[in-house]
Parts: sequence; structure tokens; C-alpha cells
Amino acid sequence: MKILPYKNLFIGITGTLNNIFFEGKYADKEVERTLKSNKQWGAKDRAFIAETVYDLVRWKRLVEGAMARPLSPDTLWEFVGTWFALDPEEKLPMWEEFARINHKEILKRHHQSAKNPAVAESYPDWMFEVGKAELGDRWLEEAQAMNIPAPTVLRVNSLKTDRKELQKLLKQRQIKTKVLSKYQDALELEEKTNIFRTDEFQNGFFEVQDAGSQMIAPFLRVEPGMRVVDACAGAGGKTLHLASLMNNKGQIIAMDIHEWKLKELKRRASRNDVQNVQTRLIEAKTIKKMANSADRLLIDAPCSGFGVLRRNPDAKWKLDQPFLDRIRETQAMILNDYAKIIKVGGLMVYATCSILPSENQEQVEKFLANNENYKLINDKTYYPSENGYDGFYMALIERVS
Ligand SMILES: C[S@@+](CC[C@H](N)C(=O)[O-])C[C@H]1O[C@@H](n2cnc3c(N)ncnc32)[C@H](O)[C@@H]1O
Repeated sequence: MKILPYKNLFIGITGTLNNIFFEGKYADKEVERTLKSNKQWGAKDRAFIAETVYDLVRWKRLVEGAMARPLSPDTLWEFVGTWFALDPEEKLPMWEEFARINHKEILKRHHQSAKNPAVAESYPDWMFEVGKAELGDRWLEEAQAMNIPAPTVLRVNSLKTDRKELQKLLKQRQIKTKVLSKYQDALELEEKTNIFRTDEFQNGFFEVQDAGSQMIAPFLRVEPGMRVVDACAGAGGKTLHLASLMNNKGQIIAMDIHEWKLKELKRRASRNDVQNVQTRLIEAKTIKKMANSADRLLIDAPCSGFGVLRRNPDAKWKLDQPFLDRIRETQAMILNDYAKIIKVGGLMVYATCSILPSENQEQVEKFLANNENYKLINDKTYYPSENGYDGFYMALIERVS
């Protein structure tokens, strides 16, 4: 991205990066906070800040390689300067903060450090090794695909409008979209814009939801009138989709262990005109009490996020091996315990936003080995390198007895 040589923008960038890397804040929330507290900036300034921050979060390790030292609160300006110095087309402003940036040295160090593919693709060693061990030859392609910024995809709320109509309404606001024909209700934005400000969003005509994620609810084969449990509903991205597919008929019980997420879900449901959802906080005996009660069950399990790093690049630096080990145990526990919620003859989907077999096929295989009364109907992994969207896994399982 072309440098905008205004110091206040660079102060915004370094401040935001400081909060993400050294104060434990999430990149999306921090960028939003910085932009909200600087209303004087125009659209180009905002795009420059957001894009530069995301690029630097994504490419942290590559830039550190070119700096030949780790990022610290004291090296933030050098970090930003080095990033731009790597691009021969860019000219750094002549500010004292960049006085020590030496283009030739940076390029020399970069050529050397990027011989290590984990540096070249900007992943921590442990994560690169896990990817290689689990995905073999496929990993490098996926690692590269997850470095490409995510497009914005909308899911049209079929309870309120349809794709053609929404596309027309957005066009009237100069917001161009393209139809993703392989996905029933998806529209992709042609350019980044603050879509949340539109009346169409406020009126619940659409939700922002990655195209890969839009494949999960239809995989569960829900029908109007069914009793459906969404066991890890979070703030309800997929609950809302299920409600649209059921045409608001039947019942969806949306559950989570965090009450604040369910509150957000209710707010979104009301904006979407979704009327068949009831929320339920998971407590000690909740799951046991619900045994044999549902026609369909969605387990959108907590996971490493190893398929959505293009959307959440900060997870590269926040995840660690102990978390991955713990989350696999949680997934196994959830699958085993929650599967009892469906009736005999009922179906469930186990899904994650990870492409690691250890969180996906291997979990399902273990579950089926311990539970002979369930059978796998089919499963599918969506790889970021193949579809250009987020990576997901989903398995459709039937309770046969
Ligand atoms: C992948 S997220 C769900 C995303 C959500 N389904 C959506 O489409 O927006 C996983 C969710 O599982 C929840 N969770 C974690 N542990 C859980 C447990 N033991 N039982 C149920 N939900 C759990 C998390 O709070 C999180 O909201």
C-alpha cells in the first residue's frame, strides 16, 4: 500500500501495534478503537491505517527477520519502517524515527532470513512444524493462502430479502458486490467499505459471514418444524443461518458456556427478525437433561482457528502448543457428551474452523470408535488454498440406535 506520509497516521499505527502485541488486545478491536477515536481521518487515511496494521500483524516474523531482532515496544518505529523499506517502490518520510533505516542492509538481511520458510511465510516455528506434521506437502500452500487478506462476504438473510434485491439496494449506495454462485446466499464486496453503517445492515438484511462458514448450516439438513440444538452457538452466526433455512419454523436452542455471547446472539436475532431461537446457558446438568431431545445438533466446536488465520492473523502470535492440546481435549469431551442430545435417527454436524486433522477427522474417528451407535455419513474439509475463503471442516453423523 502506498505510504501516506503523515506523522499522526504513523503514531496511530505504532500505538495500535503496541496494544496488539504488548497489551494482549485483538487486532480487529484495536483497529476499530483507533479509527473511532480519530474521527478527523478520511477514508484513505483509515484504509492506510487498517491495511498497514493488518499487514504488519500478518508479516511480523518476516519483518523481524529483516530487522535481525525481535519486535519490542522500543523497536515499533523500526518495525514499521523496515516493512515499508522492503518494498523498493515505497519512499519513507525523512523523519528522525526512520533515520537509522538502511534499505540495503534490510534487503540483505531479508534475503538471508527468508531462506527459512517459517520466516518467509511469517509463522512461529512451532506452528509451522504442526502444520507440516499434520498436513505434509499441503501445508506450504495453506500457509501461503492464509497470508492473503480475507475478502468481506455477506450472507443474505432470506427471512427479509433475497440476493438480487440486496445487491440492488447496495448498488444504490455505490457498494458493488458479486454473487458467489457456489454459495446459496453469499455476496462478496468488491471493495472494502464500512458495511455496518448501511440501513440494510441495521435492518437485518444481511450478516457478514465468510463463504466457507456459510457451508456449515446447510450441511446439517435442517427442515422447518424441527427441533434443533446449536450447542456451541457463540454470538450466533450459524444459529441465524439455521433459522433462515428453517424459515423461522420449529425450534432452535442456542447454547454456550458464555452468557455475554448469548446476549449478543439475542440482539442479532432480533435485528434479523429470527423468532424461533431460544438461548440456554450451559451449566452443570444442562447437557444430561437434554438427552434424546433433538432432531438435529450442530457442534461448532471451539478450536485453534488454524483455518481462519487470514481473518485473525494475530492468532499466529497468540496461540501456543498447550492451548492446542487443551482444545483437542475439550473437543473430544464435547463430541462424546453432547452427541447424546440427538434422538435415534437424528443427525449432527461436528465442525471446526481448523484444517488440522487432529481437530477434525481424528476426533471424529475416535468418537465413532467409542460410540458404535453413530455412523459417519460424510465429511468435508474446505481448504483456504482451494476456495479462497476461510478453512473449515464439517462431518455429518447419524445416530443409528
Ligand atoms: C467456533 S465458536 C462458535 C461460533 C458460532 N457458532 C458462530 O457461528 O458464530 C465456539 C464456541 O464454543 C463455545 N464453547 C467453548 N467451550 C464450550 C463447551 N464446553 N460447551 C459449549 N460451548 C463451548 C465458545 O464460547 C464459542 O462461542
